Amino acid sequence: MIEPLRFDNDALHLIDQTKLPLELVDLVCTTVDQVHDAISRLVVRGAPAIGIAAAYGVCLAGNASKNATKNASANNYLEAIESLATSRPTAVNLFWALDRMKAIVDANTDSESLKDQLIAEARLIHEEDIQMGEAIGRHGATLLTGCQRVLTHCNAGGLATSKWGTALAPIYHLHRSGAAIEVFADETRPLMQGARLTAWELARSGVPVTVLTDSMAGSLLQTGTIDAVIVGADRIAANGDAANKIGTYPLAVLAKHHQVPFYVAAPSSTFDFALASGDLIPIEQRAREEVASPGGIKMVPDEASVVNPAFDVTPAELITAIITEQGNIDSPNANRIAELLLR
Ligand SMILES: CSC[C@@H](O)[C@@H](O)C(=O)COP(=O)(O)O
Repeated sequence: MIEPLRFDNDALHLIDQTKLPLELVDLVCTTVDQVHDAISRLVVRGAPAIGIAAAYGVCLAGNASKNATKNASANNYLEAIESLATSRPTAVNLFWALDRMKAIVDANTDSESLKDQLIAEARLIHEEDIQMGEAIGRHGATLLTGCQRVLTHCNAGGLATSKWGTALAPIYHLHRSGAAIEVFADETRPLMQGARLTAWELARSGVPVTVLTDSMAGSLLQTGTIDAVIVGADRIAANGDAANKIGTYPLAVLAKHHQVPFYVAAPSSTFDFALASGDLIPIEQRAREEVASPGGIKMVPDEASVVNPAFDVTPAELITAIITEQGNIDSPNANRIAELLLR
């Protein structure tokens, strides 16, 4: 399995996802600013992976404060946390991970060991994510058993997490157990995470994968080609409304229309219980060039405006079940979610 992040010798090694599938190369970050830039540019992306990268990024502030006094050192870490919180707005895993790192700084009484404590916490966040992905795989497999052709959007696989992924975790689980399962991957405009990343990591693992343009999904659902749709999430509100890569919401509408189950897979770190519903989720707006000049090739005249919201929100009523590491939530609503995750 692909492991997109590694922290070694005071450096964060990231698979540079902007270069895939043409090149498999690492970007090595030794400063907080480099991690901020890597998250903003989608070198590392996917909600859980962003949180893990940010947690390690905080530790890099220690590189600049080796001989600092206790307060100066704590301040460096707090500044790093504040800065990394501005790297991307939608995936709540980023803020969840940074809150955990801040709790370590706030509780610190021993400046000598602060950096070690922070590294230990970042490693724990990383390890927990591997375990959550494995559990999501097991729970999701119970829903996908018997589904041979599964459609997904964007990349919610190993590259977007620490190892197993969220939406792809049940697929890896079933594939490893010998089930005949194949994936239809939306290319996912404008940044092509489905074509570049999902197709790459599935093919690498021997899972049959077929890429389609986003606009082809409706036709495949209409002709009965797809048995289930499964996607990840960047933030899920308390009532189950789920923000995910732009293009997810129309897929959910299509799936409902054609009575195909629509699953959202996400760890508990993706739930934001402070937000009652999905309309409160902040949606990242990205640069014009991503739409107007994909791959640097101009496609849109200068006179035309462009919209580029990176995410949309799927209402809970369109979601058949949310798959978490703690179990599956059928027909999700605020009560059912709280019953499983806040007990
Ligand atoms: C396990 S990742 C789930 C989501 O983070 C994923 O589907 C997604 O929307 C990623 O968007 P991206 O903009 O590539 O970070």
